[in-house]
Amino acid sequence: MAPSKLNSSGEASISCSQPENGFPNSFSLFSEKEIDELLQPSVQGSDDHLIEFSEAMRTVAKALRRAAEGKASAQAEAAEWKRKYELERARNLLEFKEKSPGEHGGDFDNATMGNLVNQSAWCKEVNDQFEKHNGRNGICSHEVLQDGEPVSDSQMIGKASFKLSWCCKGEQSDQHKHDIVSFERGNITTAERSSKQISLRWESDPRTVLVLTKPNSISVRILCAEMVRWLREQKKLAIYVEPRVRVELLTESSYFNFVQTWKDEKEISLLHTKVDLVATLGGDGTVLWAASMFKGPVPPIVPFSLGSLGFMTPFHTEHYRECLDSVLKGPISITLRHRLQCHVIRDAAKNEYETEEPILVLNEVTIDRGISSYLTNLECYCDDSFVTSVQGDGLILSTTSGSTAYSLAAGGSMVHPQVPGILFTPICPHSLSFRPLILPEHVTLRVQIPFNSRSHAWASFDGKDRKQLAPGDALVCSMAPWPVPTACLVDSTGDFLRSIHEGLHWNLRKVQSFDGPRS
Ligand SMILES: NC(=O)c1ccc[n+]([C@@H]2O[C@H](COP(=O)([O-])OP(=O)(O)OC[C@H]3O[C@@H](n4cnc5c(N)ncnc54)[C@H](O)[C@@H]3O)[C@@H](O)[C@H]2O)c1
Ligand SMILES: Nc1ncnc2c1ncn2[C@@H]1O[C@H](COP(=O)(O)OP(=O)(O)OP(=O)(O)O)[C@@H](O)[C@H]1O
Repeated sequence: MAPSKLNSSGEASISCSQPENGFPNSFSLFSEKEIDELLQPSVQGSDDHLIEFSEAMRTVAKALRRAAEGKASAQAEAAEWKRKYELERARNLLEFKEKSPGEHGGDFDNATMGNLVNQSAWCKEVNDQFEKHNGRNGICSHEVLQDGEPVSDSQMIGKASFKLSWCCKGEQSDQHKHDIVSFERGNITTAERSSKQISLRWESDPRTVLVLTKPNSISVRILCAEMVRWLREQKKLAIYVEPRVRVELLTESSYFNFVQTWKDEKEISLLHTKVDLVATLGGDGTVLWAASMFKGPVPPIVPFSLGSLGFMTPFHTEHYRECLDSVLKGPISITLRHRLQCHVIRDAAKNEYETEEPILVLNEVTIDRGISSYLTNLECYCDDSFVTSVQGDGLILSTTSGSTAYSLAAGGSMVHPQVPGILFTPICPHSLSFRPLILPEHVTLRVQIPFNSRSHAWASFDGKDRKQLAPGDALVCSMAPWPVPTACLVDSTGDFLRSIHEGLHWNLRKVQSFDGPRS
């Protein structure tokens, strides 16, 4: 800026030195105020224009985002219809077979038919049950979420079938109960509510177990070899392990040649059609790892504790034979742990139909500031309503299973894992009044990085797979149709309370002594 001095009227005037060409600088004729007044209308005009333009861009971006979200939900709906079609087809096959046993008897052996009957009965039951919880999707699916062709019935033949039933106040019933809401004469009453203890009973013997282990632990490695040997010799089961574990077992002895594994992602995506049960040897991280391997339906998981906290791992390794024995016999109590399905929607996507693969989380999805030192600014919407703007370190969208993990550390409530809900927990909000929320399970949440955000944000899924979110990007999150069934040592509530007491030392305080003032 050129140096200024006061003119006779006391206003600053631009005093430029005489240019070399000898002509006076025209700016020196005007005061700063006059220049401002001269420029103001045109700058103001272009500002208005820019604001108008950016608002128009926002509207366009919003419309594109809506379309992308619509696409994501249409995809989920299409998958659901496909699943229903598969079930219907299985049912029709059965009816056809029943009506004309002589004509087509040779096409299906008894095992195939039995399996179809069981699968379809199980699917109906589980579907009904999940619809009760979730209102829209079933948890039984014969197809995988990602790039997989639908799994044919014949591929499912090796799998054991099982039935789920509800227990209520000590009473067991195969007929699971629906919420009954009566609305007679203006009085609303509910006879049953959701989230009862669920019991799993095998209808045919489990035949295949997947053993998943925490890496780099000698004790886990030793136990894994022992357990695999026992499952094979005493229980005559087929065993799957990760490729790394198969190599470890074979290094120990060629005896383990029978152990099966997979080669690629495609084979992993078909695991749920082959595996009846998953045993995890490690801590909570290994349970999360196991869940992340199944992008669709998840077989029941028996989590053995070889970690430090073990909130979700109630089974003790010293008694692994007895535990597995009773789980393989059944019935067992299970906790159906709900998962969240997350879509990252890029503003920079070439077209509105370009969405990334969904990511399923058992604990939480976190949107934070990553390495940036700026405050994150996240605009949050619940269905179509604006919730709030998070200004702080970030936000955690957690399942109720994850309520005792990162969300707890950020001040969220601890919630029983069978309570269906989504926790909305800010991380270090720069506000005095930002309390965490718990939202119902049927909502869709959208976290939007505003266009005027000072920095990128980062999303991480169960503490892993960090993805950068640029201004304009969004993360859309809703309850996934495939929960993670984990076996309970006692039951869902007993295990939860034991974990918060023994694992987190919840409300531990010395008992007040008897001798003291009394009213
Ligand atoms: N400040 C925090 O508390 C914090 C920070 C980052 C991540 N985490 C949690 O770590 C999880 C990943 O676990 P990991 O084992 O792969 O990483 P990790 O090895 O870093 O372990 C994190 C700790 O969280 C515990 N934990 C995990 N899930 C839990 C649950 N549902 N309830 C109670 N405790 C649980 C684990 O036992 C472990 O002690 C993330 O999903 C996140 O919830 C917590
Ligand atoms: N099969 C696996 N392959 C690769 N990584 C795994 C596997 N199982 C577990 N992990 C990872 O190893 C890490 C530690 O596992 P885990 O949490 O089970 O053990 P821990 O830390 O000893 O137990 P705790 O969390 O109770 O202290 C986690 O980050 C988890 O994601």
